[in-house]
Amino acid sequence: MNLVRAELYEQAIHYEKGSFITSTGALATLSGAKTGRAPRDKRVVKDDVTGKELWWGKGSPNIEMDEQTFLVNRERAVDYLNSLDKVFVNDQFLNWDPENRIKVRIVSARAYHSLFMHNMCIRPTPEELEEFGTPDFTIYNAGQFPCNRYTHYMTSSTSIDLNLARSEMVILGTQYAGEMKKGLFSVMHYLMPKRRILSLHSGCNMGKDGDVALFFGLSGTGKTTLSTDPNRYLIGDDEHCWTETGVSNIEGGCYAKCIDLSREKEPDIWNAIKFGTVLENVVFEEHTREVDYADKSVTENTRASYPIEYIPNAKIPCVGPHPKNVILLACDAFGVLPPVSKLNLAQTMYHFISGYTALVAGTEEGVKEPRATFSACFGAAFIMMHPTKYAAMLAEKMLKHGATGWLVNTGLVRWKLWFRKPNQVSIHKENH
Ligand SMILES: Nc1ncnc2c1ncn2[C@@H]1O[C@H](COP(=O)(O)OP(=O)(O)O)[C@@H](O)[C@H]1O
Ligand SMILES: C=C(OP(=O)(O)O)C(=O)O
Repeated sequence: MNLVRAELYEQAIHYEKGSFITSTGALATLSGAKTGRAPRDKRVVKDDVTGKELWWGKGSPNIEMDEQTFLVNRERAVDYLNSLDKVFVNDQFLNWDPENRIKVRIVSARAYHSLFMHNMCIRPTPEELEEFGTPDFTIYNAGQFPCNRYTHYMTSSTSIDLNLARSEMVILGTQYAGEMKKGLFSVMHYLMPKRRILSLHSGCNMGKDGDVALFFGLSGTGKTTLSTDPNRYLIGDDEHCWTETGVSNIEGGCYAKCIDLSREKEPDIWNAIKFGTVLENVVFEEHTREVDYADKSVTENTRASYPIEYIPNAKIPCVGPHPKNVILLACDAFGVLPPVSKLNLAQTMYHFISGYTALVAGTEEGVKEPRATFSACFGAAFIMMHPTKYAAMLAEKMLKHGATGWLVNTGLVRWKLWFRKPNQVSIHKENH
């Protein structure tokens, strides 16, 4: 339970094929067949309460399952975990706002998953661990074991099942670690708005004068890169809450895309890849153990997960005052949007709700090339309620605190690269 990094390294290297220490001390791991999220395999239990509270039907990310099927998958996962010689248990926290902290327990079969969540969630002190008690939410990650695809509601051997009434999530048939962190984010997208707190799929940083900026963006479109700015304090790279008093990071770590990572362009992320960092699905030279960040042979979605304090100018505790700027990162693969636009509130809401951007290759299963998409709230895969619920709260907060909206096109730089290849020009035509 809550093993330290060194022990998790030893367990991973000893028992998990494809685990190695890189030249800078990071733990390189392989996530197996799945190297990105599988949104079509995510299920949410629809019951009397969630049937009314959540967004269902066309456009919604919530695909229903019933309680009985959840229990079938849960039993399968728990039986699998019980059949192993050992499992890993992490008891940790979500949310740096002490009044809205959530206790989570992650039960998993792989040291890689335990180290990943150790990095991504907030790490308790020994005293906090002593007094941890019953968790508010539990994940049973049996990702190496498939679900039975002939079970009702299943369409493949992968299933990520969320049961809000039981406060539990079950993972079968995928070892991609991002499912755990994004699964918990979906939970926060449910729990926080019920407390009138706005949950945000955004990075967040703060200038020397205390000016806070939010960076909304779909997965892989620049939240981590742009919030990790050497000239500003990093509050968090991906998931935040906006309350009556200001912003708080939900997580205790960052999850950076590292395809084509370079020391020159992203020095802080480069330097964070050291002992304790999980490097997923990267390729390295066998003898020097130097990572080749340009190598996409396992996936384009190579990732680094590190504790937030590995970034030198992280602001700890990860909280800040009300945001002054709300930046919507649209990764426009097709050259439609200008580089930077200042938005009024109505325009901000329009872009927030329609969420025009691109699904970046590799972040979701089956996405091999950048694909134009409309992703409500710049994270449609993770919202639980109708987008207008989040949008109305955002509008209210921006108005109250005088925040300015911006639309920044992070696809522009890549767009030039993408369009060099003739086969990708045809995607452009298909999508128009
Ligand atoms: N204009 C740009 N802005 C931000 N990132 C860019 C840009 N052009 C290329 N990139 C690359 O895009 C990726 C963005 O990934 P990341 O910041 O981890 O996304 P997110 O945190 O939103 O999931 C990185 O690999 C970064 O180097
Ligand atoms: C980890 C993911 O997203 P992000 O890059 O936004 O953290 C993901 O979508 O699997």
